[in-house]
Amino acid sequence: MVALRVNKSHSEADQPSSPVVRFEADQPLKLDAGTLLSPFQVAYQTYGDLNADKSNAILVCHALTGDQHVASPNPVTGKPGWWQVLIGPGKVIDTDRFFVICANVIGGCLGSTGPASTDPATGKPYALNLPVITIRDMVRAQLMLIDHLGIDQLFCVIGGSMGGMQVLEWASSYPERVFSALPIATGARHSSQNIAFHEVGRQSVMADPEWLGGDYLVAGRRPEKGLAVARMAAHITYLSEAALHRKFGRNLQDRDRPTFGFDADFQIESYLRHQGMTFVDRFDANSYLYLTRAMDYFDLAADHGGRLVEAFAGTKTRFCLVSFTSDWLFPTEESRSVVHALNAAGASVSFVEIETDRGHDAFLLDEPELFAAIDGFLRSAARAKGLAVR
Ligand SMILES: CC(=O)SCCNC(=O)CCNC(=O)[C@H](O)C(C)(C)COP(=O)(O)OP(=O)(O)OC[C@H]1O[C@@H](n2cnc3c(N)ncnc32)[C@H](O)[C@@H]1OP(=O)(O)O
Ligand SMILES: N[C@@H](CCO)C(=O)O
Repeated sequence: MVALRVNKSHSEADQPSSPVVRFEADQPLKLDAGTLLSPFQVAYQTYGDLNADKSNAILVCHALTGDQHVASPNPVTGKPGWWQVLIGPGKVIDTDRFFVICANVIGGCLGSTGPASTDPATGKPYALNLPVITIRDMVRAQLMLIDHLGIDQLFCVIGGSMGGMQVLEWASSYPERVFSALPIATGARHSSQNIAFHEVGRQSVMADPEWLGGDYLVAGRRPEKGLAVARMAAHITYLSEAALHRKFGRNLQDRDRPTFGFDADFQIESYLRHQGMTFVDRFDANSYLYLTRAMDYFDLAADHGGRLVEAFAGTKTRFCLVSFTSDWLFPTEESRSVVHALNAAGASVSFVEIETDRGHDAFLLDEPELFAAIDGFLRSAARAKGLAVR
């Protein structure tokens, strides 16, 4: 690739800096892979105050490449938290009223145990010796954190994309611990097409000679080109054709005519290269393999004898699902099938499909209809729980 300049030399010390708060578990984490992970830790952030009866906690679950810095500047990128437009004092998720918790997932690379963490058996990074992690494993680790914080029932669990998968897993596995659930732009399983895109990304990472079978950290190397290409391909799936056309069309980048070469002639090429290059500065390649795999394995119906309704049998949790018309990664049909299962299970469920051309990543943007839906749902749930409503 001509202009994808990401081949800086890196070492383990270049990994993103540690977050402030960590939960060091005193029990091993039971993994779906059939082994125990021990020791393990969960890095997390909180915003606002937990009330006296611990009834105002909202757990935010992050997406594939997100992290715990949901409502405060990200220490790695220096940018605002990924939902800072939504969460904070006086905002839709009002930290003057709610206690917001966001934890880096197990398998991630911003402080929770993941493939870059030290394997106690070898004293070296786990790399591919870390057992494969599932969405249920992530949620089990979060449950231990919530127990540690002394919270019996979360007022709400909310998240988009892979975060939405965690929300569904929480509501299915621990219904009594979840008063309300807000899964956004997600589904109860990863589709064949989505697994296919992830496989392309993983193969791109593994084809990079710097990947070294996953052992790049001990060699002071990183498969940045492979990871950047993986991100470029994935990023296309987070947008929509209409938005790409609106933002870039066939416009050329800083030139009047094509170069008749393979530089980034088009704005869209330049944009994707930028997305790829900035991504490798904040993300670990092996974490990318593990987290995409976790999404691939997610299939809530399969976990319940092929019947999604069984995943929610007897639930008292109140649900609101949100999808976006231009999301072709998790099209509305995926949310609708969850809504059907919840209705069949007799659950309290509402559903909002938002008209937008911003694609899957619309959940990360300042999207007024999304914010209105979250606001309305939280108000109604707060009233039902007897919490003060603005
Ligand atoms: C979910 C979580 O938990 S957090 C993880 C999510 N974060 C991400 O996915 C980060 C990458 N994703 C994105 O940037 C997503 O598009 C969004 C939704 C988060 C942001 O969308 P938008 O605000 O519309 O930003 P947009 O997609 O236009 O990208 C802007 C960036 O592209 C750059 N850019 C825009 N046009 C061009 C171009 N022609 N050539 C090069 N770079 C360009 C901008 O300079 C800007 O760079 P910066 O982010 O380094 O400041
Ligand atoms: N763009 C977001 C959502 C992906 O599902 C991320 O990278 O986490």
